[in-house]
Amino acid sequence: MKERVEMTEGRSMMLDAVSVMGTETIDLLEATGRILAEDVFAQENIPPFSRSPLDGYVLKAADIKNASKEHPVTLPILEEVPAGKVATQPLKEGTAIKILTGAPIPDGADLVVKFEDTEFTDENVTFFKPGKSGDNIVPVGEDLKEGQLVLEKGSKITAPVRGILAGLGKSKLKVYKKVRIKLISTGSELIEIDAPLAPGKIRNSSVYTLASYLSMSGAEVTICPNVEDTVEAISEAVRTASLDADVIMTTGGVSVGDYDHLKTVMTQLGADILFWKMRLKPGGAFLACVYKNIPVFSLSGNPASAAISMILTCLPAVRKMSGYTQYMLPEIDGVLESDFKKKSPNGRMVPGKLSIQEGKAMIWLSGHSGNGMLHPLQGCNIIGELAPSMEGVKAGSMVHAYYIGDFI
Ligand SMILES: Nc1nc2c(c(=O)[nH]1)N[C@H]1C(S)=C(S)[C@@H](COP(=O)(O)OP(=O)(O)OC[C@H]3O[C@@H](n4cnc5c(N)ncnc54)[C@H](O)[C@@H]3O)O[C@H]1N2
Ligand code: MOO
Repeated sequence: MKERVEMTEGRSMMLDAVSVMGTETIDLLEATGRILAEDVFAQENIPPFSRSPLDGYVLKAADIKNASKEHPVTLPILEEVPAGKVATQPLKEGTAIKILTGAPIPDGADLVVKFEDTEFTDENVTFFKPGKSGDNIVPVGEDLKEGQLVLEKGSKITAPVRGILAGLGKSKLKVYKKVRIKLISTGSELIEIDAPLAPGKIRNSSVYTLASYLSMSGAEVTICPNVEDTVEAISEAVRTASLDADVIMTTGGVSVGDYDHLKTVMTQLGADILFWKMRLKPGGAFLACVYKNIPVFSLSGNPASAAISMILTCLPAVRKMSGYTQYMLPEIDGVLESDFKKKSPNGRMVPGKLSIQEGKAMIWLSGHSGNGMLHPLQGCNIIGELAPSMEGVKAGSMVHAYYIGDFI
């Protein structure tokens, strides 16, 4: 078993230990946030016919090439074509057809002139200037051409993607199954959120944060009942969770204390232990295993440590399982807005906020964060990575960060 691995090495081992979920076919109506498990090609043009973007008259440009204020050209109106109808005949030279927005361009026509630029009666329409062939005509396939690759496997179904698929008539989609995650908190000091506080007890807050980050990433998360700090109780909880989970996450009990049982439990259960502890602050207390082919990630009990290590290492693994092709967190360098005074002899991950100011990526870091404190994470869209330093970091220095804005 490896011990005290770098965060990047631990993350790689976890990524190697997971595989992409199977697929299922679902209705487009339920597809928001899911990940496509197939390439989607346009099986037809969008729009399927060339159409008018305006209310006006459609004609042959050649018929009004000499039109002017002094010498207007008047043409008879053959018929009217509203959206949803087609002209009953091709456009004849020397005539015009009244056309409404969205209606198909009749054969033989090559110019649309909007109402406001004409004068008209029920029978005739008069033009006062020439127009170019092709003006105000939306070509067939302007948005998507038949046969074109529209969406790649691994794309997230977002608002515009759902509209595109609807436009293509794709009512059923092949997507990756959701990753079922069982979250088990361990700790005899933990009470449920609606129970009154008692001496030495605290509320089980950590799993709620973790569950939200994970479900915002598309996973189906179940918060299991809290487990007492005993080997038997934790073993039983892990065994039960393994019956219907794709990933198990636990919190607490991964350090070196007398009640830190996770390593013992997972060893006794015969799990393959990938590593114990990372060089990561906060969140270094961590155990990664595979039990009955299910990845089991055991996080620190401290709420911020658990959240930060989960975001940096488990989220990419869960995203890989979910079918994302871009499963790693985006990384960015920005300029530190104000001094970060706390010294970090071993380097440190700090929640913060990224903003764009005068075209520059600026980073603000919470100066008041700690392993057990969740509130500094509130509103944060990055986790800043500070190199080891005894003096803190000065405003204006470049800081590396992991972007988590998609999950807040
Ligand atoms: N001798 C040493 N002691 C500790 C070390 C060490 O290296 N040597 N590391 C410290 C660090 S850093 C961390 S992090 C913790 C990790 O300990 P555990 O993962 O075993 O976590 P617990 O002891 O169970 O809990 C830590 C802390 O968090 C509170 N907690 C636990 N679960 C929850 C929850 N679901 N919601 C809210 N709060 C929770 C718990 O009450 C403790 O206060 O070990 C240090 N010790
Ligand atoms: O090891 Mo603790 O997990 O740094 O906060």
